[in-house]
Amino acid sequence: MRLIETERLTKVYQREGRWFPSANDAVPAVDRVSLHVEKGETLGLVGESGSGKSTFARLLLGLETATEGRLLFGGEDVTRWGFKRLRTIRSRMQMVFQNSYSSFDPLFTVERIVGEPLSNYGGMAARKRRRVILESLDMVGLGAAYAERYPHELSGGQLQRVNIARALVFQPELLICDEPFSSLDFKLRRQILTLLEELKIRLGLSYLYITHDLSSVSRFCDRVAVMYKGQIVETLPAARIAEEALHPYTRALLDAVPVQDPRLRRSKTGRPVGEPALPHGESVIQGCRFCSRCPAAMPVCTTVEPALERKRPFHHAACHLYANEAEGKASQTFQIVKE
Ligand SMILES: Nc1ncnc2c1ncn2[C@@H]1O[C@H](COP(=O)(O)OP(=O)(O)OP(=O)(O)O)[C@@H](O)[C@H]1O
Repeated sequence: MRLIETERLTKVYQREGRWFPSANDAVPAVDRVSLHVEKGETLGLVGESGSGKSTFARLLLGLETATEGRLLFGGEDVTRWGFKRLRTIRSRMQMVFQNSYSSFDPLFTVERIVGEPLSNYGGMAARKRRRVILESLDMVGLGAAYAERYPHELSGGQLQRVNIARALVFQPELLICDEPFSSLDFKLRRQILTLLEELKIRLGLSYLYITHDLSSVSRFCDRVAVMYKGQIVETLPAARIAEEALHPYTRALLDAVPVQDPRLRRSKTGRPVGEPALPHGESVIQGCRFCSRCPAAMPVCTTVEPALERKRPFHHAACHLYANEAEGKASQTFQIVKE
Protein backbone atom coordinates (compact mmCIF):
# COMPACT_ATOMS: atom_id res chain seq x y z
CA MET A 1 0.00 0.00 0.00
CA ARG A 2 1.26 3.45 -0.95
CA LEU A 3 1.50 5.71 2.08
CA ILE A 4 2.50 8.81 0.17
CA GLU A 5 2.75 9.46 -3.54
CA THR A 6 3.60 12.38 -5.79
CA GLU A 7 2.63 12.81 -9.42
CA ARG A 8 4.77 15.23 -11.44
CA LEU A 9 5.14 17.38 -8.33
CA THR A 10 6.81 20.70 -9.17
CA LYS A 11 8.03 23.68 -7.16
CA VAL A 12 9.33 26.71 -9.02
CA TYR A 13 10.95 29.53 -7.03
CA GLN A 14 11.41 32.98 -8.43
CA ARG A 15 14.86 34.51 -7.89
CA GLU A 16 14.44 37.58 -5.75
CA GLY A 17 15.93 41.06 -6.09
CA ARG A 18 15.39 41.58 -9.83
CA TRP A 19 13.52 44.58 -11.09
CA PHE A 20 12.35 42.81 -14.23
CA PRO A 21 12.08 39.06 -13.59
CA SER A 22 12.53 36.91 -16.70
CA ALA A 23 11.85 33.23 -17.41
CA ASN A 24 15.52 32.55 -16.50
CA ASP A 25 14.85 33.75 -12.95
CA ALA A 26 12.52 30.82 -12.32
CA VAL A 27 14.32 28.07 -10.32
CA PRO A 28 12.59 24.68 -10.70
CA ALA A 29 13.76 23.29 -7.34
CA VAL A 30 11.54 20.23 -7.77
CA ASP A 31 10.68 19.37 -11.36
CA ARG A 32 7.89 16.91 -12.23
CA VAL A 33 8.81 14.40 -9.52
CA SER A 34 6.73 11.21 -9.38
CA LEU A 35 7.74 9.14 -6.36
CA HIS A 36 6.05 7.05 -3.70
CA VAL A 37 6.81 5.53 -0.32
CA GLU A 38 5.15 2.20 0.46
CA LYS A 39 3.89 1.48 3.95
CA GLY A 40 6.82 0.06 5.95
CA GLU A 41 9.35 1.08 3.31
CA THR A 42 12.52 3.15 3.70
CA LEU A 43 13.10 5.26 0.61
CA GLY A 44 16.49 6.96 0.35
CA LEU A 45 16.62 10.27 -1.52
CA VAL A 46 20.16 11.15 -2.54
CA GLY A 47 21.77 13.93 -4.54
CA GLU A 48 24.24 16.75 -4.20
CA SER A 49 23.53 19.95 -2.34
CA GLY A 50 20.96 22.04 -4.17
CA SER A 51 19.39 19.11 -6.04
CA GLY A 52 15.99 19.79 -4.44
CA LYS A 53 15.75 17.12 -1.71
CA SER A 54 14.74 19.44 1.13
CA THR A 55 12.25 21.30 -1.05
CA PHE A 56 10.67 17.96 -1.93
CA ALA A 57 10.43 17.11 1.80
CA ARG A 58 8.83 20.49 2.54
CA LEU A 59 6.28 19.89 -0.21
CA LEU A 60 5.35 16.54 1.35
CA LEU A 61 4.89 18.20 4.74
CA GLY A 62 2.73 20.94 3.26
CA LEU A 63 5.29 23.58 4.27
CA GLU A 64 5.52 24.66 0.62
CA THR A 65 2.76 24.88 -1.96
CA ALA A 66 3.31 22.95 -5.17
CA THR A 67 3.43 24.94 -8.39
CA GLU A 68 2.12 21.93 -10.30
CA GLY A 69 1.46 18.23 -9.83
CA ARG A 70 -0.32 16.18 -7.18
CA LEU A 71 0.42 14.92 -3.68
CA LEU A 72 -1.51 11.94 -2.35
CA PHE A 73 -1.48 10.76 1.25
CA GLY A 74 -3.06 7.36 1.94
CA GLY A 75 -4.55 7.52 -1.56
CA GLU A 76 -6.25 10.89 -0.95
CA ASP A 77 -5.32 13.94 -3.02
CA VAL A 78 -4.15 16.54 -0.48
CA THR A 79 -2.40 18.92 -2.92
CA ARG A 80 -4.79 21.81 -2.50
CA TRP A 81 -5.72 21.28 1.13
CA GLY A 82 -5.60 24.42 3.26
CA PHE A 83 -3.30 24.91 6.26
CA LYS A 84 -5.89 23.81 8.84
CA ARG A 85 -6.89 20.66 7.01
CA LEU A 86 -3.26 19.75 6.36
CA ARG A 87 -2.61 19.70 10.11
CA THR A 88 -4.61 16.49 10.32
CA ILE A 89 -2.13 14.65 8.10
CA ARG A 90 0.95 16.57 9.22
CA SER A 91 0.83 14.76 12.56
CA ARG A 92 0.97 11.48 10.62
CA MET A 93 4.29 12.46 9.02
CA GLN A 94 7.01 14.11 11.02
CA MET A 95 10.42 15.50 10.27
CA VAL A 96 13.72 14.69 11.96
CA PHE A 97 15.82 17.76 11.33
CA GLN A 98 19.42 18.07 10.10
CA ASN A 99 21.24 19.76 12.92
CA SER A 100 20.41 19.00 16.53
CA TYR A 101 22.29 21.89 18.10
CA SER A 102 20.74 24.66 16.09
CA SER A 103 17.22 23.26 16.19
CA PHE A 104 16.92 23.41 20.01
CA ASP A 105 16.24 26.40 22.23
CA PRO A 106 19.06 26.25 24.83
CA LEU A 107 16.68 27.56 27.50
CA PHE A 108 14.18 24.70 27.09
CA THR A 109 14.36 21.42 29.01
CA VAL A 110 14.25 18.16 27.06
CA GLU A 111 10.66 17.66 28.26
CA ARG A 112 9.62 20.99 26.79
CA ILE A 113 11.49 20.35 23.54
CA VAL A 114 9.95 16.91 23.01
CA GLY A 115 6.50 18.19 23.99
CA GLU A 116 6.66 21.26 21.74
CA PRO A 117 4.70 19.73 18.82
CA LEU A 118 1.96 18.73 21.29
CA SER A 119 1.79 22.33 22.57
CA ASN A 120 1.48 23.60 19.00
CA TYR A 121 -1.53 21.37 18.44
CA GLY A 122 -2.93 21.85 21.96
CA GLY A 123 -5.74 19.97 23.61
CA MET A 124 -3.82 17.38 25.65
CA ALA A 125 -4.11 17.18 29.44
CA ALA A 126 -0.85 17.82 31.35
CA ARG A 127 -0.63 14.32 32.83
CA LYS A 128 -1.21 12.58 29.51
CA ARG A 129 1.21 14.94 27.81
CA ARG A 130 3.97 14.06 30.28
CA ARG A 131 3.27 10.34 29.81
CA VAL A 132 3.52 10.68 26.01
CA ILE A 133 6.80 12.61 26.34
CA LEU A 134 8.35 10.05 28.69
CA GLU A 135 7.21 7.18 26.44
CA SER A 136 8.81 8.86 23.43
CA LEU A 137 12.05 9.40 25.35
CA ASP A 138 11.99 5.77 26.45
CA MET A 139 11.56 4.63 22.82
CA VAL A 140 14.79 6.39 21.85
CA GLY A 141 16.70 4.96 24.81
CA LEU A 142 16.61 8.02 27.08
CA GLY A 143 15.19 7.49 30.58
CA ALA A 144 12.92 9.87 32.51
CA ALA A 145 15.98 11.53 34.10
CA TYR A 146 16.75 13.20 30.76
CA ALA A 147 13.44 15.09 30.77
CA GLU A 148 14.80 17.75 33.14
CA ARG A 149 18.09 18.31 31.31
CA TYR A 150 19.03 21.13 28.96
CA PRO A 151 20.55 20.75 25.47
CA HIS A 152 24.06 21.79 26.62
CA GLU A 153 24.04 18.86 29.08
CA LEU A 154 23.62 16.31 26.26
CA SER A 155 26.03 14.75 23.78
CA GLY A 156 25.48 14.97 20.01
CA GLY A 157 24.03 11.45 19.90
CA GLN A 158 21.67 12.16 22.81
CA LEU A 159 20.50 15.37 21.14
CA GLN A 160 19.68 13.48 17.99
CA ARG A 161 17.71 10.96 20.08
CA VAL A 162 15.75 13.90 21.53
CA ASN A 163 15.12 15.06 17.97
CA ILE A 164 13.70 11.64 17.10
CA ALA A 165 11.63 11.51 20.33
CA ARG A 166 10.11 14.87 19.39
CA ALA A 167 9.10 13.44 16.01
CA LEU A 168 7.49 10.41 17.68
CA VAL A 169 5.04 12.13 20.03
CA PHE A 170 2.21 12.00 17.47
CA GLN A 171 2.85 8.31 16.66
CA PRO A 172 3.50 9.19 12.98
CA GLU A 173 3.38 6.73 10.09
CA LEU A 174 6.11 8.43 8.07
CA LEU A 175 9.34 9.97 9.37
CA ILE A 176 11.19 12.28 7.02
CA CYS A 177 14.82 12.26 8.09
CA ASP A 178 16.75 15.09 6.44
CA GLU A 179 20.49 14.43 6.88
CA PRO A 180 19.88 13.11 10.41
CA PHE A 181 23.56 12.34 10.98
CA SER A 182 25.29 15.37 9.49
CA SER A 183 26.67 16.47 12.87
CA LEU A 184 27.60 12.99 14.15
CA ASP A 185 30.76 10.91 13.94
CA PHE A 186 30.85 7.46 12.33
CA LYS A 187 30.17 5.49 15.54
CA LEU A 188 27.19 7.64 16.53
CA ARG A 189 25.79 7.42 13.00
CA ARG A 190 25.71 3.64 13.29
CA GLN A 191 23.98 3.85 16.68
CA ILE A 192 21.28 6.21 15.41
CA LEU A 193 20.80 4.11 12.27
CA THR A 194 20.33 1.02 14.44
CA LEU A 195 17.82 2.94 16.58
CA LEU A 196 15.85 3.99 13.49
CA GLU A 197 15.85 0.39 12.24
CA GLU A 198 14.52 -0.83 15.62
CA LEU A 199 11.81 1.86 15.68
CA LYS A 200 10.77 0.92 12.16
CA ILE A 201 10.08 -2.66 13.24
CA ARG A 202 8.57 -1.76 16.62
CA LEU A 203 6.27 1.04 15.41
CA GLY A 204 5.72 -0.02 11.79
CA LEU A 205 7.21 3.24 10.53
CA SER A 206 8.06 4.23 6.97
CA TYR A 207 10.99 6.54 6.26
CA LEU A 208 12.02 9.04 3.65
CA TYR A 209 15.74 9.24 4.33
CA ILE A 210 17.41 12.26 2.72
CA THR A 211 21.17 12.18 2.55
CA HIS A 212 24.42 12.90 0.72
CA ASP A 213 25.89 9.81 2.39
CA LEU A 214 25.57 6.94 -0.07
CA SER A 215 27.43 4.55 2.21
CA SER A 216 24.49 4.47 4.66
CA VAL A 217 21.87 4.06 1.93
CA SER A 218 22.63 0.46 0.97
CA ARG A 219 22.46 -0.61 4.60
CA PHE A 220 19.44 1.37 5.74
CA CYS A 221 17.13 1.78 2.73
CA ASP A 222 14.94 -0.56 0.75
CA ARG A 223 14.91 1.62 -2.34
CA VAL A 224 16.83 4.67 -3.43
CA ALA A 225 15.87 7.61 -5.64
CA VAL A 226 18.64 9.76 -7.09
CA MET A 227 17.85 13.43 -7.62
CA TYR A 228 19.70 15.82 -9.90
CA LYS A 229 18.68 19.45 -10.50
CA GLY A 230 15.15 18.87 -9.25
CA GLN A 231 14.52 15.68 -11.21
CA ILE A 232 14.63 12.00 -10.31
CA VAL A 233 17.21 10.42 -12.61
CA GLU A 234 17.23 6.88 -11.21
CA THR A 235 15.36 4.63 -8.76
CA LEU A 236 16.48 1.12 -7.82
CA PRO A 237 16.72 -1.32 -4.91
CA ALA A 238 19.21 0.20 -2.45
CA ALA A 239 21.10 -3.04 -1.82
CA ARG A 240 22.05 -3.18 -5.53
CA ILE A 241 23.10 0.44 -6.03
CA ALA A 242 26.87 -0.19 -6.14
CA GLU A 243 26.66 -3.04 -8.65
CA GLU A 244 23.70 -2.03 -10.79
CA ALA A 245 23.41 1.77 -10.89
CA LEU A 246 23.06 2.77 -14.54
CA HIS A 247 22.86 6.56 -14.61
CA PRO A 248 26.25 8.28 -15.04
CA TYR A 249 25.28 10.73 -12.27
CA THR A 250 24.61 7.91 -9.80
CA ARG A 251 27.92 6.30 -10.83
CA ALA A 252 29.69 9.63 -10.28
CA LEU A 253 28.14 9.91 -6.79
CA LEU A 254 29.37 6.38 -6.06
CA ASP A 255 32.84 7.36 -7.28
CA ALA A 256 32.86 10.09 -4.65
CA VAL A 257 32.07 7.72 -1.74
CA PRO A 258 35.07 7.06 0.52
CA VAL A 259 35.96 3.38 0.05
CA GLN A 260 35.74 2.41 3.74
CA ASP A 261 32.54 0.51 2.80
CA PRO A 262 33.66 -2.41 0.57
CA ARG A 263 30.13 -2.92 -0.76
CA LEU A 264 30.45 0.42 -2.50
CA ARG A 265 33.31 -0.31 -4.87
CA ARG A 266 34.33 2.51 -7.17
CA SER A 267 32.81 2.58 -10.61
CA LYS A 268 34.86 3.33 -13.69
CA THR A 269 33.40 6.52 -14.99
CA GLY A 270 36.80 8.02 -14.28
CA ARG A 271 35.43 11.49 -13.75
CA PRO A 272 34.78 13.09 -10.40
CA VAL A 273 31.43 14.68 -9.65
CA GLY A 274 31.41 18.31 -10.62
CA GLU A 275 33.93 18.16 -13.44
CA PRO A 276 32.29 19.29 -16.66
CA ALA A 277 32.56 16.80 -19.51
CA LEU A 278 31.90 19.19 -22.35
CA PRO A 279 34.73 21.57 -23.34
CA HIS A 280 33.52 24.75 -21.67
CA GLY A 281 31.16 23.24 -19.14
CA GLU A 282 28.31 24.95 -20.94
CA SER A 283 24.93 24.43 -19.40
CA VAL A 284 22.27 22.61 -21.35
CA ILE A 285 18.92 24.33 -21.58
CA GLN A 286 17.15 21.46 -23.26
CA GLY A 287 17.87 17.76 -23.28
CA CYS A 288 19.42 15.98 -20.30
CA ARG A 289 20.34 18.22 -17.35
CA PHE A 290 23.40 16.14 -16.56
CA CYS A 291 24.67 16.32 -20.14
CA SER A 292 27.33 19.00 -19.57
CA ARG A 293 28.93 16.87 -16.81
CA CYS A 294 28.35 13.44 -18.31
CA PRO A 295 31.40 11.41 -19.41
CA ALA A 296 29.25 9.45 -21.87
CA ALA A 297 27.14 12.26 -23.37
CA MET A 298 25.85 11.71 -26.90
CA PRO A 299 24.43 14.27 -29.39
CA VAL A 300 20.86 13.24 -28.53
CA CYS A 301 21.47 14.17 -24.86
CA THR A 302 21.77 17.86 -25.76
CA THR A 303 18.38 18.00 -27.47
CA VAL A 304 16.03 15.37 -26.03
CA GLU A 305 15.16 15.14 -22.35
CA PRO A 306 15.34 11.49 -21.30
CA ALA A 307 12.24 10.12 -19.56
CA LEU A 308 12.46 8.09 -16.35
CA GLU A 309 11.81 4.62 -17.76
CA ARG A 310 11.86 1.05 -16.51
CA LYS A 311 15.18 -0.51 -17.50
CA ARG A 312 15.08 -3.66 -15.37
CA PRO A 313 12.63 -5.05 -12.80
CA PHE A 314 12.23 -2.42 -10.03
CA HIS A 315 14.85 -0.24 -11.73
CA HIS A 316 14.12 3.02 -13.55
CA ALA A 317 16.59 5.46 -15.09
CA ALA A 318 16.37 8.63 -17.16
CA CYS A 319 19.26 8.19 -19.58
CA HIS A 320 19.61 7.81 -23.35
CA LEU A 321 22.54 5.41 -22.90
CA TYR A 322 20.11 2.70 -21.95
CA ALA A 323 17.47 3.33 -24.57
CA ASN A 324 17.60 -0.32 -25.67
CA GLU A 325 18.24 -1.82 -22.26
CA ALA A 326 14.57 -2.54 -21.58
CA GLU A 327 14.45 -4.75 -24.69
CA GLY A 328 17.64 -6.51 -23.62
CA LYS A 329 19.81 -4.87 -26.30
CA ALA A 330 22.59 -2.94 -24.62
CA SER A 331 23.63 0.06 -26.67
CA GLN A 332 27.22 0.48 -27.84
CA THR A 333 27.87 3.31 -25.40
CA PHE A 334 26.47 1.26 -22.54
CA GLN A 335 29.15 -1.37 -23.18
CA ILE A 336 31.88 1.28 -23.16
CA VAL A 337 30.75 2.65 -19.81
CA LYS A 338 30.52 -0.79 -18.23
CA GLU A 339 34.07 -1.84 -19.23
N1 LIG B 1 12.94 29.70 -0.62
C1 LIG B 1 13.67 29.60 -1.74
N2 LIG B 1 13.70 30.59 -2.65
C2 LIG B 1 14.42 30.49 -3.80
N3 LIG B 1 15.14 29.40 -4.12
C3 LIG B 1 15.16 28.36 -3.25
C4 LIG B 1 14.44 28.40 -2.02
N4 LIG B 1 14.64 27.22 -1.36
C5 LIG B 1 15.46 26.48 -2.15
N5 LIG B 1 15.78 27.17 -3.28
C6 LIG B 1 16.63 26.70 -4.39
O1 LIG B 1 16.11 25.45 -4.80
C7 LIG B 1 17.17 24.54 -5.12
C8 LIG B 1 17.03 23.28 -4.30
O2 LIG B 1 17.30 23.57 -2.92
P1 LIG B 1 17.15 22.48 -1.77
O3 LIG B 1 17.49 23.13 -0.48
O4 LIG B 1 15.83 21.83 -1.88
O5 LIG B 1 18.29 21.43 -2.16
P2 LIG B 1 18.90 20.23 -1.30
O6 LIG B 1 19.15 19.12 -2.26
O7 LIG B 1 18.00 19.93 -0.16
O8 LIG B 1 20.26 20.82 -0.77
P3 LIG B 1 21.02 20.49 0.63
O9 LIG B 1 21.41 19.05 0.52
O10 LIG B 1 22.18 21.42 0.63
O11 LIG B 1 20.03 20.74 1.73
C9 LIG B 1 18.45 25.30 -4.88
O12 LIG B 1 18.87 25.85 -6.13
C10 LIG B 1 18.06 26.41 -3.93
O13 LIG B 1 18.88 27.53 -4.09
